[in-house]
Amino acid sequence: MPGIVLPPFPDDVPTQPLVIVDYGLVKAGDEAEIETLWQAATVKGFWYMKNHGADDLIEPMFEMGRETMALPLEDKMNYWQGNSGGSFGYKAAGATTVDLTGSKDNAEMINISKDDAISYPQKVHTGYPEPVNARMESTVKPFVQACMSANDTILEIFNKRLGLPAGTLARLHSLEEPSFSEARCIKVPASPGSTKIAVGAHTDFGSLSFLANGLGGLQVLLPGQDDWRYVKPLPGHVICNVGDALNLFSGGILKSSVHRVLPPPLAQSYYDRWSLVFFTRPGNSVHLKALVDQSETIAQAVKDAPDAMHDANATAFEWFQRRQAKWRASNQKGLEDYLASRGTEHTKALV
Ligand SMILES: O=C(O)CCC(=O)C(=O)O
Ligand SMILES: [Fe+2]
Repeated sequence: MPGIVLPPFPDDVPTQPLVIVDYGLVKAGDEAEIETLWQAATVKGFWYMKNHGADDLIEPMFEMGRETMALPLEDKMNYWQGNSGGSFGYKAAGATTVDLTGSKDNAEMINISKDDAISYPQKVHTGYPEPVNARMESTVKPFVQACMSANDTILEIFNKRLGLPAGTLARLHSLEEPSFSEARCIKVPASPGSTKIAVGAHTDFGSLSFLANGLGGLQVLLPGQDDWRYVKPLPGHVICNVGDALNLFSGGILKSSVHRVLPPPLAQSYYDRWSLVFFTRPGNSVHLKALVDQSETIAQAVKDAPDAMHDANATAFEWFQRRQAKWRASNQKGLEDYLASRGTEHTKALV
């Protein structure tokens, strides 16, 4: 919030260092920087990114989020996402579970479809509260475009490194096809001293996520690790990660790592936590499976990891809807439903 000096991220909590990727260099074709990005995406699946082109739009996006969340609950519920697998619109706190015992989340979210933002004022999927509409053209659409532009460049780099024919990943994430790609603003209310999970452990459903947050709280459980570590927010940097769709397309070469959100640590827990994400997801009709027929590298990766999931047996639309619906507390009748909300993550991360 402008004018408020937030306490710094503490230096005595377990923290996961991540490399910083300079998007400006990546875009300019700097081979050393592209190698840094590739290493980050194929080992940890998470990295910081600077010079990404969306900096000036982040604070206006948070303003949109603050004005939206300040509306009375009944007004926000007019834009409720529903419980059948949709995600555009408003999600009230407590709609999802955060662990196997069925504890509820405490994160409020407003999700705005890239299709609705790009086509505004024409509605493709749904309508939004007035603070979103008021900023759709000045803020939301340019934010979505800046994030898509950065993520498209990254997809092109991964396409080349994976040995795929030119334009393959671009076609699977075509702007023309409707998708679940969306911008999200999240509020986790101040909860002094609490360590109760705010957003449960998950891997992201789609391909690439682009995250801005001012206070800590994001934790990762990276491949080969068995302890949760905070990711320290760095001013002027976003946190990027690979999601399940890219993990599947690449035969597991690109890592979709497990993460969750706790209240901000220690002194930071006295403040509301705001975060902002853009999710790039494949077109709705795209089949989520390893692209073995189009790349020797991917075919080999699949042969080398016979036990991993290489075909979701679902389109991007079906995969997203199923996971989203099963994550809803009201749809979970037991462990089987909870498990159906999971993605490519290892079972150790379920609790
Ligand atoms: O708020 C955050 O830091 C992360 C949110 C997240 O993981 C998500 O919305 O998928
Ligand atoms: Fe996430």
